[in-house]
Amino acid sequence: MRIVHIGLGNFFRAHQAWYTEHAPDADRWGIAAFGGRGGHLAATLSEQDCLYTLRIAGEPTRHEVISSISHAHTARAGDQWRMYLRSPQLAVVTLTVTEAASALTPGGQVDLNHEDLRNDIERLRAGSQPRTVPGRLADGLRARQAADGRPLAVVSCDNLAGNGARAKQVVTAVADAVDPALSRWIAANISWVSTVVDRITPATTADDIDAVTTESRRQDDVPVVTEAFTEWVLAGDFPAGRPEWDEVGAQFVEDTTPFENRKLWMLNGAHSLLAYAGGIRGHDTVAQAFDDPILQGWVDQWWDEVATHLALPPTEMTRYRAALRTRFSNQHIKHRLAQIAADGSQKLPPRIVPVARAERHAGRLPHGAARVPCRLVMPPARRRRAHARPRHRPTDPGKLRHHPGRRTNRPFATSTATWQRTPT
Ligand SMILES: NC(=O)c1ccc[n+]([C@@H]2O[C@H](COP(=O)([O-])OP(=O)(O)OC[C@H]3O[C@@H](n4cnc5c(N)ncnc54)[C@H](O)[C@@H]3O)[C@@H](O)[C@H]2O)c1
Ligand SMILES: O=P(O)(O)OC[C@@H](O)[C@@H](O)[C@H](O)[C@H](O)CO
Repeated sequence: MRIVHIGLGNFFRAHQAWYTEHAPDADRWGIAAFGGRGGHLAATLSEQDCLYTLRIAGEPTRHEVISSISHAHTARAGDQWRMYLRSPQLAVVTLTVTEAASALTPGGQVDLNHEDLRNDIERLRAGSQPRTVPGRLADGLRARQAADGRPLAVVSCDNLAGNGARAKQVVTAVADAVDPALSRWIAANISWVSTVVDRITPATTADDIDAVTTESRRQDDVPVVTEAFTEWVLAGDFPAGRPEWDEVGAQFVEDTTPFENRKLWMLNGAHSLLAYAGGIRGHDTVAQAFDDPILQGWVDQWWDEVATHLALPPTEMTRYRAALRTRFSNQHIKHRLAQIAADGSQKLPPRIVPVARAERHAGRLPHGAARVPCRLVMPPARRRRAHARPRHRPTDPGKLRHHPGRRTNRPFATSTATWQRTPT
């Protein structure tokens, strides 16, 4: 029983890798993680035996070393990818590849005329290495089909409504264009699990790396900063099993829709509002923007609007809003507004449009929703500043120490190193 992941990034390392780490049967599982489209993180993580620090920032701030990833690969490691997919032990494929990588139109349709997908279909027909995530999934599933592989679950963990169904739609369409027998095999053997995922996890900054080095006395070039709160709601079958994620808080439900709407509209919708309006008002992070009384008022207005379209008991709504206030005010998390604002054309439709439509349907003007894309009127010079990414300063105090003794009973694990504190 094994797991592979596409989209080796910060969120996967704070969320799915954390749940697997803490599952009571963790030693029976190991994750082989692949980049979504790059390779830098896989290389650095491999140099650290795939161990990394999770800095859970709050009061108090805690550090954990996560060891559930056994191997890290770049997006281009097609041979390894197909090798894992052929393995009879493989049970779960997870994805965190951003909204943009789903390769769907903003209306949620598959566009096989999209240049990237069209090229990948040609590559798959010619037996060469595809580049998009749907193409790579179709390639891996074709390898599994050829190996008489067993059923498995594909678990999408992106911030999209119906993320499992969307992944199924696009991968099946690509497979069908390559070989209809492959799409029939996929229909019979692959379970597409939809999920709602939540744990605020910003991009790591040079200051974060320095803080981890100072506080944990361990040098980690690729730590992850996250919050204490975490949520994972899943719907769908796991025909070849899964880790006991439910023992560490994951909820298994029939239908994720109510959880999806609550999270995408309340949390992500408010994040987008703060990202665009906060940029105009000169703020850099969520905590700064949420401390601005005008913006807090706008978020409240948005939440009031959302509340009329969520089938949640008032007490639950009050509890969820109070929790969001605390989470958005966490000064220990530097969640940059520019990061949230990126790819707005992909993010805004699931976060805002359903509520705006419902308000119009009710005969009202969607004032709260209308605030969210306000940055469209922002002067270009400020817009450029708001998009600026932080510079990643390398640090060099000491190196990771490799020692014999790391547990090796994890699937796919070959390393025998233990990560130890750098003596001070
Ligand atoms: N960060 C969070 O707080 C958070 C919380 C919930 C859900 N998510 C979901 O997880 C996704 C990843 O977030 P993250 O914080 O790990 O980001 P990240 O930048 O750390 O990692 C993103 C991963 O996606 C890959 N990727 C990006 N664009 C791609 C594309 N067009 N095609 C293929 N791969 C691509 C990257 O190579 C990388 O492996 C988000 O887009 C979101 O849907 C994030
Ligand atoms: O990750 P993105 O880019 O889809 O969206 C930015 C944030 O809204 C998002 O990452 C939230 O922090 C996250 O969804 C909280 O669970």
